[in-house]
Amino acid sequence: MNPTAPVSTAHEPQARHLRPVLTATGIEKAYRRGMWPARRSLTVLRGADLSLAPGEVVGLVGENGSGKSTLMKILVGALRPDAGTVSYDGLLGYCPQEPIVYERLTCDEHFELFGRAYGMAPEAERRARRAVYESLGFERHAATRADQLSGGTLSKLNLGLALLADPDVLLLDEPYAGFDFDTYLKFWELVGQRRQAGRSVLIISHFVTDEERFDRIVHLRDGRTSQGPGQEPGRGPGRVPGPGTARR
Ligand SMILES: Nc1ncnc2c1ncn2[C@@H]1O[C@H](COP(=O)(O)OP(=O)(O)OP(=O)(O)O)[C@@H](O)[C@H]1O
Repeated sequence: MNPTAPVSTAHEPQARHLRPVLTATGIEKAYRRGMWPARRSLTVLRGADLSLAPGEVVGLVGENGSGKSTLMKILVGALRPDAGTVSYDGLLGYCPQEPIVYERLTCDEHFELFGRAYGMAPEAERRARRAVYESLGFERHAATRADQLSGGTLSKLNLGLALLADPDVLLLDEPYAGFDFDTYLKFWELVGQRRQAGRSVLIISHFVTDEERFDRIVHLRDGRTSQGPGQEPGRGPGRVPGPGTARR
C-alpha cells in the first residue's frame, strides 16, 4: 500500500468516478480603480482553476485580499471574468459574505420570495423552510424583520436562503462568521448531510482548525489556485467529523 495515498472511505469511490458538477478554468480578473488619468488596474486572478466533484466538501483558503470572494462571485455568475470559463450542472446556491436581504421583510417573507424565485411549489417551499429553521435553530425569528435580526441570525437567514432549494452546489463565503459555537456545530452537521446526499459544497474559510473538516483544500495565492499535497478533485478523505470531534 502506498503510504502517501489518501485514505479510502465509503465516500471516495463515488466522488472519484463522477464527473465534476462545477469546473472553472483559467479564470482571470482585474479591477479597474480610479478615474483617468489616475486610472489603475489591480490584477486579482491570473488563471485560477477549480473543480468540484459530486459530494465533495472543499475549502477555499488564502490571505486576506487574495481574491477568494472574487473567484466565488465569478463562479456564481455575479461577476464577469476577464478570461476563463465556468461550467456547472444543476442548481447553485450562494451565500455571499455580506448578507443581501430586504430589511423590511421578515424571515418567512424572505423564504417565500426566494421560493418563488427558485420556482418552488408553495408546499415544497414551506417544507424546506421548516427544515432550514430546524437545522439552524431560528424558527422563533420567523416573523422578525431582517433589520431587527442580530448579526448571527442574519447569517442564518443568509445561509438558509442559499439552502432553500436544495442546490446541487452550495458556495459559501465565510458563512459562519457570526455563529455561536452550537450553530457552528449544526452548520457542519448540515454540511455532512449534504455530502451524504451527493451535494457539493465550496466554503471560503479562515479557520485553520476547519481544515480537517474538508475533503480537499484549494489555496489561492498570487491569483492562482493550488491543491494541498496529494490532493486532487474527488480524491479527498471524505471527513466531516461529527459534533463530538469539533474543534475551534
Ligand atoms: N469591486 C471592487 N473594485 C475594486 N477592487 C476590488 C473590488 N472587490 C475587491 N477588490 C479588491 O480585490 C482584491 C481581492 O478581494 P477579495 O474580496 O476577492 O479577496 P478575499 O480573498 O475574499 O479577501 P478577504 O479574505 O479579506 O475576504 C482586494 O485587494 C480587494 O480590495
